[in-house]
Amino acid sequence: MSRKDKIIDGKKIASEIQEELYSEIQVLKTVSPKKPGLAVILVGNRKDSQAYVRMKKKMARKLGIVDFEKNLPENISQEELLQVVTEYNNNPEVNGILVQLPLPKHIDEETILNAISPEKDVDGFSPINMGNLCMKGRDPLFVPCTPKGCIELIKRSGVNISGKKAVIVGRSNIVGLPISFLLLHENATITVCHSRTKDIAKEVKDADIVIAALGAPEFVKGDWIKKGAVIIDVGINAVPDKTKKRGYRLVGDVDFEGCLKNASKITPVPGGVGPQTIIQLMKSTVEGFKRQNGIKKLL
Ligand SMILES: Nc1nc(=O)c2c([nH]1)NC[C@@H]1CN(c3ccc(C(=O)N[C@@H](CCC(=O)O)C(=O)O)cc3)C=[N+]21
Repeated sequence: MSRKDKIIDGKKIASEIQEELYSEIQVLKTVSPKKPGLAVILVGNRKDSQAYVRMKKKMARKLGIVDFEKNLPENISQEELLQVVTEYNNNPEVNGILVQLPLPKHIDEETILNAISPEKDVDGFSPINMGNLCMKGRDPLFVPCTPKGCIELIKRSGVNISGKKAVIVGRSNIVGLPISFLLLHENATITVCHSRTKDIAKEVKDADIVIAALGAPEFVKGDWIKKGAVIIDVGINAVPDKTKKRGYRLVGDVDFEGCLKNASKITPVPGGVGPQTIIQLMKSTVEGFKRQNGIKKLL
């Protein structure tokens, strides 16, 4: 198989989904005078968080989703932040609420995520949605965007998940854990590796599907990859590079060139999973809009 056939074009898949969503929004305009609304809450001045929020805003605008943005100072109190969440919970023009993570250390993340109304929790991080995601046969109102995007990339690349052995490296609440459950519900056999796993290489060597989501640059090595395996790289790590304008380049959690050799499919970084995170958020916002306005499936 040629190099090009192996590389999953995440940008292209995201723009296909964008087209589909755009058409759906046009149809929605014919049945409702209201527009879907997304509120993004950003606390502090982290450059990366600001960049992500900018991308979300830009995509919302392109699709005709109204964006409500709150930029709050680093030193805001937990009470004040809760107040902002409550305001959006009660605002009928807001169909989705996203609190950009990570939050400053003096704020308890769990308390904040708990305060978001599950009906508007487009990230799917509130305990009710997480709980329903983990249990069999229960449909959560929202599924976390990045894990949802990974499943979409796998399916749209023509890969069958049922019966496959999936090895997930990383067990974070925002990626590793939810994606493990999504793959399980798709009838994969899952193995979740983490910092206490005895021999991660050995586990990965058995995998038909590898999900790398641990946050360590080029951690997964080429000689761990079984012939024909499908690799989804969720990592985004900045490594210093003087030849680049920004002074760094982005690499994933996978040694891309090394792993490409045995893989049948692999996502690049950038241009793989990243764009899914944004587009799935838009999709979830529109789902919330429909549910909150009693609009049934139209397409
Ligand atoms: N509550 C919450 N929800 C999130 O969804 C959330 C968050 N907090 N905190 C931070 C992470 C990270 N994240 C990304 C979004 C877009 C790209 C993306 O579009 N990346 C492009 C471009 C990367 C670039 O060139 O800078 C790519 O990989 O091709 C990546 C990562 C959302 N996050």
